[in-house]
This record gives sequence, C-alpha cells and structure tokens, in this order.
Amino acid sequence: MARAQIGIYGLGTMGSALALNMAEHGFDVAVTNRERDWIADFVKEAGPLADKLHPEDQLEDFVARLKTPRVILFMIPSGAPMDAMIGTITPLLEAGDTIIDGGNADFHATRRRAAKMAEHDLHFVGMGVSGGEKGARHGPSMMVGGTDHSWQQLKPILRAIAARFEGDPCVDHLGPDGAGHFVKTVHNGIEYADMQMIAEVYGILRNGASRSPAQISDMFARWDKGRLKSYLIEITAKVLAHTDPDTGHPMVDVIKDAAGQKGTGRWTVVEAVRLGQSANMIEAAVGARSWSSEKTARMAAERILGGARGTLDLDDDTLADAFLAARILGYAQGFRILAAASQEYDWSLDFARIAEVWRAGCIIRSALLDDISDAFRGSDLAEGQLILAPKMAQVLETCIPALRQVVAAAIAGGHAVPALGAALAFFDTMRQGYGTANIIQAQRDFFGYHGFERLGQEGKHHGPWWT
Ligand SMILES: NC(=O)C1=CN([C@@H]2O[C@H](COP(=O)(O)OP(=O)(O)OC[C@H]3O[C@@H](n4cnc5c(N)ncnc54)[C@H](OP(=O)(O)O)[C@@H]3O)[C@@H](O)[C@H]2O)C=CC1
Ligand SMILES: O=C(CO)[C@H](O)[C@H](O)COP(=O)(O)O
Repeated sequence: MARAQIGIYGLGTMGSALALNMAEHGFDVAVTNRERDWIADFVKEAGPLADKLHPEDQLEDFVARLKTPRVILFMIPSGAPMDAMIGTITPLLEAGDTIIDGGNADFHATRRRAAKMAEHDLHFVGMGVSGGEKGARHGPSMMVGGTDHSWQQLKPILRAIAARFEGDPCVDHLGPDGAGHFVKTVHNGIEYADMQMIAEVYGILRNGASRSPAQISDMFARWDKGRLKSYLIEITAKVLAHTDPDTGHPMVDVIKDAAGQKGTGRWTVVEAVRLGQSANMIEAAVGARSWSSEKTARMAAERILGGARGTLDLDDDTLADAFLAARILGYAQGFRILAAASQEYDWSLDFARIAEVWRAGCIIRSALLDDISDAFRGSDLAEGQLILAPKMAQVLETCIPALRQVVAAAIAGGHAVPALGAALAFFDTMRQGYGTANIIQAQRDFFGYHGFERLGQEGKHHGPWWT
C-alpha cells in the first residue's frame, strides 16, 4: 500500500483544489470527506492526477494511509467543526504528528488548540490560505503558524505548491501557534478595505459622473497596467465588463447591493481595538458591509431623507493618485496591527517577509507589495509604521492632495466614501505631533478627577478646576 506524504480532510472548494495542486506536484495525497459519496467522484474527476490521490472512506484507514510522523490538513469550516474533528482524530494519532487547520480561523482558537494538542505531543498548525479556488489549485499564498517541527514536515510540500513571485514561493513559517491565522486575518482586513475603496471609486464615477460600467471597467483595466496593478482591480475591471445573459443589462446592475461577510474583517477590527489600535479604514469597510445589508432601512431613508447626489468632475489621474495614497494607508493599518500583535504575543513577525508572501497568489496581491517589503527590509520602522518609510512617505506626499480633492468633492456632493474618508482621517491624525487629546485629558480630569500627564513634568496632575 502506497503511503501518502499528506492527508487532506474536507474536499470542498479549497480542499479539493489543494489536493489536486499537491498531486500535480508529485505528492501522494490521502483524501477523505465527511460526505463519503463525494470522495470517489472527486478522485474519478481528477483524471490523470487520480494516481496520486488515495481515497479513504473511514477516518482510521485515512490515518493509516499516511507516512509517519503524519501531516493532516483540514479544509473545513473553523469553529465547532474543527474542534469536533480534533476530538475524533486525536486518539488515532501518535506523538510527532501534525494537524493543520487551513481554514479562516480565529487565532485565539488556534492558540488554544495548539496548547491542547501539545499536551499529547501533537502539533497544531494554523495556516492561512489565500487565493480562492484558483489560487488553491494553481498556487496559493500561505501563512504558516506552528512549531519548527511541523514547518520542517510541511516545507517541501507547501513550497512546491505555492504561488511564486519571481521564483520565490509565497509561503513561510511566520511564527508559532496563532501567528499564521492572525496574519491571514489581517490580510483579509486589508482585503475588506481595498474592496470597499474600489467600490467607492466605482460609486463616484457611476453616480457622480454618469459613467457606464463598461467605461469604469476600462479605467480599472488601465489602472491594472500601472502602479495600481492588483488582483482586486483586475477582477473588478472584469466584473464590470460582463453583461447579464438574461436581461442584457450590465451584470453589476442585477446584483443586489448587499454584501455578506464571514468574520475575518470583523476579527481584524476587534483585535486592533484589543491591541489599543484603530484600523478605521477596515472598520469603515466592515461597517459599510453591515449598512449594505440594511436594504429595507436604506430604501426607507432614501424616500424620507432624499438620495440626491451631486455631479463630480474628477479626472482619472486624480482618482488614481487618491486610490494609491489610500491603498498605502490601508496596508499601513494592517501592518500596524501586525506589529502590535507581534509585541503582545512575542511572535517576532518579519513584516518584510509577510509582504513578500503576499506578493503573489493571494487576494491582496498588488504591485505595491514589492515596494512595501523593500521598505521594511531597508529600515527599522518604529512599530511597523509603513507611512514613515522614505519611499512610502514620498508617494504619500505626492498623492495625498488628490485624496483630499476626491474625498472633499465626494462629501460635498453627498457621495458616501467611508473608507477613503477614513484613510484621510488616519493620515491627518498621524501627521500631527501635537494633536487634540490634551482636551480629552482635561475633560476626563474635570468630570472624573482622572488626572493628566503634563508636558515637561513627571507624574499625574490635576487642573485648577479642582481648586
Ligand atoms: N472559499 C475560499 O475562497 C476560501 C476559503 N477558506 C477557508 O477554507 C475552509 C473551507 O472553505 P471552502 O472549501 O470554501 O468550503 P466548502 O463549503 O466548499 O467546503 C467545506 C468542506 O468542509 C466540510 N465540512 C463542513 N462542515 C463539516 C463538519 N461539521 N465536519 C466535518 N467536515 C465538515 C464539507 O464536507 P461535506 O462535503 O460533507 O459538506 C466540505 O468538505 C473554510 O474555513 C474557509 O473559511 C480560506 C480561504 C479562501
Ligand atoms: O479568505 C478569503 C479570501 O481571502 C475568503 O474568500 C473569505 O470568505 C473572504 O471573507 P468574506 O467572506 O468575509 O468576504
């Protein structure tokens, strides 16, 4: 009986694509699934790759199929299903075996699971996988958190199947236990902000400049050839170019304006706040999705409050500069959260390497990430502050006026730009060495005798309003 180098449990969209990717790279992969009927069908549909896939219906046989120490990748919903599967499979494993959760998981749960499995000399890896179904099949970006022992087991397989940027595989061991899942969570937070800002630019052009989806598609397609080149711009251009086969209308016009969310954007915001940060652009994007789902309330508000929006006269170059500045600020917020978490959990995250792992395969891949990795590699940026990197500061200096112009025009015309507006608020707050929190300190002392720190003097002070 051929022994497989890795086992995959969960042959849904992502698990089946990863299994085929591994098989194509010459690895023997044991496969199984909760719904057993699908296992044989999946292998049958794999064509010539079927020789490298080893289907098993029973969990015991699946585990027995694997070389030891074993490596088992779960591609199932995180949360209760993952805990249940850990409970079922643990008695079948031996010291030194590794279980990987490749789903989008709350990193707190990953840390808890890793600690629990370590009690049995078992290893638990939290691995962020990005790139959707196509990425998983032909080259995802992967963010690994776990022990060195697990990384040594996984490295040859993951480096072989990963996306490549100029030959460099977009995968790495980023830290222990929850580090990989945390980095993937923040990746998704950045993804939320970037998607929302693209939607806002679309809204400005559609509602403020009466441009057709096809015209906006052309602009995004042009952007995708220059400094704004990125997967999300590319797919938005493609989406806007499509026509609904049923009605002949632009496809986007028959899609309801209410977007769902599975949790990673919200987790990013919650963790940012827990770490004493604010990721206001990501929060704006999460909030915008929530508001989008309040369709009935919005329709009522349009009737009662009026939905009129003014005409905007913004050229494509101004919009492009504005978007570039805002995109840098979105990445910057993500890296600030990573820096805070790295300190809190003692992960020693390598920000340059994270940017490199995101350069290909993942949803937020963009031309900027190579510059971002250079910025982190070239200097010791305090607390991961990307906006202080000379190259980024230079681009911001050039492009912020455009962002100001776009946000000001949009707000004056009644167009909602929550994420672009948040980008500017973040930038304007961070560039003030002396801000306005002196007033907050004074207010807190006035109403609650909380005391305040005073410039040039140690200790806690109270204002003359108490004498
Ligand atoms: N789709 C995407 O673009 C991405 C998804 N992910 C993550 O990957 C994971 C899998 O997603 P995806 O492949 O899209 O999901 P699918 O819905 O396509 O597949 C889900 C898989 O999980 C199995 N499953 C569901 N519930 C249970 C359970 N209680 N016990 C055991 N197995 C169960 C299903 O088995 P059955 O066939 O029996 O229902 C199926 O194999 C998720 O955590 C998701 O967040 C990560 C990155 C991108
Ligand atoms: O991880 C992903 C992409 O990177 C998944 O597609 C995820 O589902 C996206 O999040 P949401 O469903 O909340 O938009």
